[in-house]
Amino acid sequence: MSWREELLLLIKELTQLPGPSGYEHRVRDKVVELVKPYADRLWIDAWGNVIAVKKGKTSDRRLMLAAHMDEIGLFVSHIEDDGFLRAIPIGGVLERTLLYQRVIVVTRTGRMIRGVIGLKPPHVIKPEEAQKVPELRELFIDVGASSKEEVEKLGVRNGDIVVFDRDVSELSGNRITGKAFDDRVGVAALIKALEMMGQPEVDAYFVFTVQEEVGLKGARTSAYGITPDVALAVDVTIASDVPGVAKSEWFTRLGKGPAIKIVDGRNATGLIAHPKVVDFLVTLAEKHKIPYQLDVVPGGTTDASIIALNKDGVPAGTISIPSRYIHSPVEVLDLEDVYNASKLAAAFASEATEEWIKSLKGMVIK
Ligand SMILES: CC(C)C[C@H](N)C(=O)Nc1ccc([N+](=O)[O-])cc1
Repeated sequence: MSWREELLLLIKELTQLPGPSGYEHRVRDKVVELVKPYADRLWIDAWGNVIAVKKGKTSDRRLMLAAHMDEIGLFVSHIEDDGFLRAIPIGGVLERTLLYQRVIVVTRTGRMIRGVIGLKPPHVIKPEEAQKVPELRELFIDVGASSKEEVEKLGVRNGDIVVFDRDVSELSGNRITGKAFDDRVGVAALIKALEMMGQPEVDAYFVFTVQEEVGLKGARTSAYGITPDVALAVDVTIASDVPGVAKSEWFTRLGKGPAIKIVDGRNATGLIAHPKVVDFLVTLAEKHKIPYQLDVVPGGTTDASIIALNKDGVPAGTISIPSRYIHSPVEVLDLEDVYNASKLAAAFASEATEEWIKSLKGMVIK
């Protein structure tokens, strides 16, 4: 199989698994199965993060590479007498992406119930109201049932999770569209990096984190446990190369290579990537002839920003995969960017030496 076929298959496999924050277990099982042959040590911590270690030539320093397994979604919060479900968000759900979508409700026993997100008909609302994006509290999930009893017979109860019902489709060239690319494509890139790399210089901890979408939580606890000396997150970033956006605001573009993060978050409140980590990634990309772009984005952040704050501080950076329409059921990206992100992550994990990592540390003055 070509790299493209293999990667597409992996992304299809990973994105079809429902796994909103806190309920990543289906993704976790798949990740464990896939990384087991390549890891020297492998465990799942109390929070559900998967940690796969590739032993280095020396074990004096630790690298951490993180990609999150969770996706955004909904929790069923109420079942109406007439069988409609109400829901609350898991993570940054954009209300404008929800209306008229097909969804899957996953019951506690694992039964998958199909539904659609509805709203009262436009004919019974005022014209001004029809212009507005409906709030989640106005929307409901229609699973085709006519009563609360019928819904309960399907096994649905409050607290069940809901995700978009969406396959991966191929678009023109290397472009694909689907749901949960944020961040199953980061997970796919790290799995591929593990497959392609040899023995690293220092111990490399590949961490598949939980609950990123609700506050970077799995990255926080796993970094505390690992105490990395340097860290990298692999996540999506905003590709805004679409009509209506000024070119000065095209933060990244599809097909121009993975993006090496300089800064993210509103007013740089997310991550200011460590300049030496940025320089190292740029050097590696140039050495291995991997196309790259620089990521300077005024919003969003990744696991790297919380890992950077672990204990007395960790030099951190991010390899970003440009993606359009993030947090929607029709995210779009370029497969070649994902493949090149895995090559860059593999180069980082194998070539970071003990000396280079030591050079990132502070110094004793007296
Ligand atoms: C475009 C972003 C970098 C994508 C990222 N996966 C994301 O959604 N990050 C994010 C960061 C922080 C929170 N939070 O604090 O709730 C949610 C999502």
